[in-house]
Amino acid sequence: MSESSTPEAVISMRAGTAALGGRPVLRGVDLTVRRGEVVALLGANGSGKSTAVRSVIGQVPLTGGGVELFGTPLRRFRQWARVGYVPQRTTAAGGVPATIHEVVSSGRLSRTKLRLPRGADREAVDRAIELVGLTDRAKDSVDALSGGQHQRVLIARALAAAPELLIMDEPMAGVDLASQEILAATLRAQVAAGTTVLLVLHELGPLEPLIDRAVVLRDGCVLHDGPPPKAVGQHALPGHDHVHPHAASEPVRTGLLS
Ligand SMILES: Nc1ncnc2c1ncn2[C@@H]1O[C@H](COP(=O)(O)OP(=O)(O)OP(=O)(O)O)[C@@H](O)[C@H]1O
Repeated sequence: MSESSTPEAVISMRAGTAALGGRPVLRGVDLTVRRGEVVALLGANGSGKSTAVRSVIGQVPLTGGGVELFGTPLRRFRQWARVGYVPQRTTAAGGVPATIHEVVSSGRLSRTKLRLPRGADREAVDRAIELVGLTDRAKDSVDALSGGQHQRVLIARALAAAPELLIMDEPMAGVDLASQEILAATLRAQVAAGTTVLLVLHELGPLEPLIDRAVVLRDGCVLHDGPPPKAVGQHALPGHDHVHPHAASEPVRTGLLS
């Protein structure tokens, strides 16, 4: 591909360094995601995957290097409606009783700002709920949902603003098989519509066919940046020592409710 036809970078981290609790966690990470790409960020537990995506959205400050979103340095970036973020293992409930519809509607606030919601906003919320297959549960409290359904609500909340860039941290973790299939279908639809996606994953799993490129971290450094490790999965990569939270002998813990 010639230089001029290369799509622009939606995420660009250059030589990113970050520390948590006084310990270096990112040690010079280069991470580029171009428009329309689906990139998986892989690596063992503690390799820095979550920290890298949290640095991309400004939740963890970099101590060195820099990040640009849509070509704008992060400190000047204000167009957050263009970015949807689904954090790792969290709950949509937050102790406040809320319906699925209310939680998903909150994801639209970055678009509506201080004005009243319009028909288009309501339609976007209904569409996002429908995409994740929860239309018939829309008026139910999120407290009554399974972990997988919770995750679907969080993804619908991120999709309600119709983001151009979707960042998801381990979207399949603790998600039951039925929900995994719905999430994979939802993601396929987003990718087909041209959404740029950065996914933190501990294995490629059912999302493998969607992934254009894999960036593998080890100990805060990029170990691999290129084609996803096809078929063999991440387990065949050097340095793989990821501990699986859901070994077959253990009950599946959602992690979203605790
Ligand atoms: N708040 C914190 N304070 C101190 N150290 C932290 C904090 N959060 C994470 N760390 C450490 O930073 C390192 C990187 O963590 P990070 O969550 O980015 O890794 P990860 O690759 O996403 O791991 P996992 O697959 O377990 O989610 C780990 O060693 C972790 O223990």
